[in-house]
Amino acid sequence: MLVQYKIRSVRLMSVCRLAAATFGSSTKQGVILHSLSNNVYENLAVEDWIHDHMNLEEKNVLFLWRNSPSVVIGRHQNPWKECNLHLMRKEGICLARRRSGGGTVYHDLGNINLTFFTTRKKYDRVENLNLVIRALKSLQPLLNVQATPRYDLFLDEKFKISGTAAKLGRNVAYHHCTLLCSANSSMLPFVLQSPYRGIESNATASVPSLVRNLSQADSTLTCEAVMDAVSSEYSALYDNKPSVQHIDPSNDTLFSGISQKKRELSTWEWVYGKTPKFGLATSFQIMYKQSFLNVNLTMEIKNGYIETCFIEFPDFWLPEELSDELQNGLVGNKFCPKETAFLLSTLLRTCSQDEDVSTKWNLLCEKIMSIM
Ligand SMILES: Nc1ncnc2c1ncn2[C@@H]1O[C@H](COP(=O)(O)OC(=O)CCCC[C@@H]2CCSS2)[C@@H](O)[C@H]1O
Repeated sequence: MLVQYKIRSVRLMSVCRLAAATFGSSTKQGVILHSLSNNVYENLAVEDWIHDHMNLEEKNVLFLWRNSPSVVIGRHQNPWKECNLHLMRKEGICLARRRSGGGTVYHDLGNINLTFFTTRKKYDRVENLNLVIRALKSLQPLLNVQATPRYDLFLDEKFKISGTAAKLGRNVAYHHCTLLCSANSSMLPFVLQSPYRGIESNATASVPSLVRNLSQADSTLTCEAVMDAVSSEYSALYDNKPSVQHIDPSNDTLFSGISQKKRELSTWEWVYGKTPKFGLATSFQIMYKQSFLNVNLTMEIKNGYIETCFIEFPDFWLPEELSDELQNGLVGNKFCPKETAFLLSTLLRTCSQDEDVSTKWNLLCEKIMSIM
């Protein structure tokens, strides 16, 4: 088997080395990989890569990773419903869609992610969470941490410190969970509060909880200390006593094809376009020359693209052909403020030069973009 492996790809050999020559052995081995990257798309690509390429019949893998500020939504979620995209764009917080189901979580360098890879048969979330609890208790024996029936970890029975999700393949599986050590707790609730109204969708809804950082319970519970403790507990399960291997997910030589996986995970088509079809029925007011105008807007959005669009405002507020242009122009476009801004300014240029009309058009377009 080792010979076959060598022939298949010399590149893969480097990763094989990470696994400490586990091929050919009959006893199960353990591998601990620690990402050197804080890029959410690179780290999610590592998960994909391990899932697709590593032989989990012969070894279990624990992948440890942290991200720069990001919001990670579940595979079947609606980002407009789950988070404040305006605030995130303003603060430079990434949005990522993972391949596993479940709800939306906030990540930054104060949050650890742990991914447990096994065969589907050996997949066991309770065992993994118990390992995390043991690790935490090895650092602070008095810590009151418990797993819930949803596989969350709660501190003092009230505060969520960890959320779980999983991806089950035909033969392999992974369970990944977060662990809040010292995340930015003032940013988290604002980022996970959607300001967008009138969304009707069957997308998976998150289950919000009160959250807390472990460092609030005990200041010695830093990310580094917790990752070390989790690694020790994991290592203790295996005869080969795996040590932590630091990996660079941007290394396409080590992880053949990983940059393509990263590219795919960062595309608009994946992050926004995979949102389950949804409807939007909302209204807003525009102030123009000291009076308010009521606007009703209904849309259907499929694969992130506007499929139908109706905008109602009093007759004659805009020339009829322009309001038709607006509705028709939006259909077939991405539900995305950048593209919409470009489209609407182009439309205006071709339709009207009138200053009064331009002002009204711009006010209306600003409102339309604010719901995207
Ligand atoms: N980082 C983090 N950790 C724990 N809980 C969080 C976090 N961020 C937000 N929350 C809280 O969980 C709910 C959502 O709970 P909900 O149960 O809906 O979703 C989850 O827990 C999903 C966990 C996904 C874990 C993956 C592991 C690697 S990539 S992401 C949210 O509204 C907040 O109240």
